[in-house]
Amino acid sequence: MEAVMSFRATSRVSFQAVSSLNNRPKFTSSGMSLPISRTLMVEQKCRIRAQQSDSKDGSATLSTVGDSEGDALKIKEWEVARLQDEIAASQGIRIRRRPPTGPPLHYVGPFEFPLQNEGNTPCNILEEIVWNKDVEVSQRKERRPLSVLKKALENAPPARDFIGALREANLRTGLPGLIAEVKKASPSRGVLRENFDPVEIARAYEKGGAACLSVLTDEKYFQGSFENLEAIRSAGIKCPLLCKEFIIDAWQIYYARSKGADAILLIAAVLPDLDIRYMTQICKMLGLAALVEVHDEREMDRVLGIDGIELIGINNRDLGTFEVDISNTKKLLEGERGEMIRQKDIIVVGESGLFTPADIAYVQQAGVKAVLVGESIVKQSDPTKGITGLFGKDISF
Ligand SMILES: O=C(O)c1ccccc1NCC(=O)[C@H](O)[C@H](O)COP(=O)(O)O
Repeated sequence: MEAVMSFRATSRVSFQAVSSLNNRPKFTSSGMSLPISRTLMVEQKCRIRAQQSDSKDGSATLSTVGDSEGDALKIKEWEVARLQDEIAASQGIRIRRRPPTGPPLHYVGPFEFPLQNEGNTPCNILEEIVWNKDVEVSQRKERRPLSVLKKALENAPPARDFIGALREANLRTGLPGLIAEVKKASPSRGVLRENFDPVEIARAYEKGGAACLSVLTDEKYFQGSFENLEAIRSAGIKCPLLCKEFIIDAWQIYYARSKGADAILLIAAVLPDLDIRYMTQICKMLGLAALVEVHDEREMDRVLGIDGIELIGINNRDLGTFEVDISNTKKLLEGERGEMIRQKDIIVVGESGLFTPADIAYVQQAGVKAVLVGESIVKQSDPTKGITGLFGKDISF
């Protein structure tokens, strides 16, 4: 039986993917620095599940796998997950995809030794969110396999030009284009707005001159939902919509598109380079913009090394510690990085912690052409006036 994993390897590969379950992966004694997209494996698993559910009598593919093949599959999946964490760590990514687990029964192999002393509590809130998201996405995928989701795309409302809307607003007002966030609550601030009507807030933002909207869809930590995204899209709001979600799997991109999103968020602190490459390609295929978010120099350098990135968000909030410092935007746009961004004509979005016209002027001076703002405007009883207050003038003309 054919193996169920796809590997991509570079010339530095010290690991040979094998294509039969009867063979075990072969390792050399050197390190294992090859990029493997975790997405590829998850998608493959999804395909298997889809094949199973597509099969009328349920007997397709895996149901014929005996115990030993099942064990081999578990071991390979586990090893791939370990490799993915190693690759991520080699790119400075501290966030692990899921809690570390012990090896499957009978495992003998290269990962035995580093396993000792590994804790299984998340290292920070972002890792906790990612671990929960991993479980949530697996469950959602069970209910709606990718094959079903792709069909649903035929009925999705067309994708609109998110980046074009930001550029146009920037040219029209001479100020950074506003991505106004529909945000009920957050882990750092708790509930921001008790009386929360997402469509009403979205309308108020549009009236106030927002170029685009960001809609939080995470339920557990932000009290958002995909229903909110769908409701805003079907209410006839013209501003293109960013699906503000913690994306760890390409399936989520298709899901966001099926719910009417025009853009999605990719967080460099969570996603290895190969995932970002792969996911931005999927976005292009679906007509979506990808806002690739960075928080420090290393993440910025990684993202600048990826071809085809058009939109970079600099988050002033450290998603691990919640510390907010708007000088982060300035720091990451100084020197060669800023130069490269201008050469590549990348739009930079200043994100988080923006409350006053002085804050907006500061990040604009640093080089941003757009800003992403939640708390300071969603908390206002009239978010339209909140926007005017934030910019120090009416930007709705
Ligand atoms: O906002 C949080 O507490 C938070 C915690 C963990 C991960 C992400 C988080 N927020 C996402 C964002 O970056 C903001 O929603 C967005 O940039 C708007 O920020 P703000 O204007 O400060 O509400």
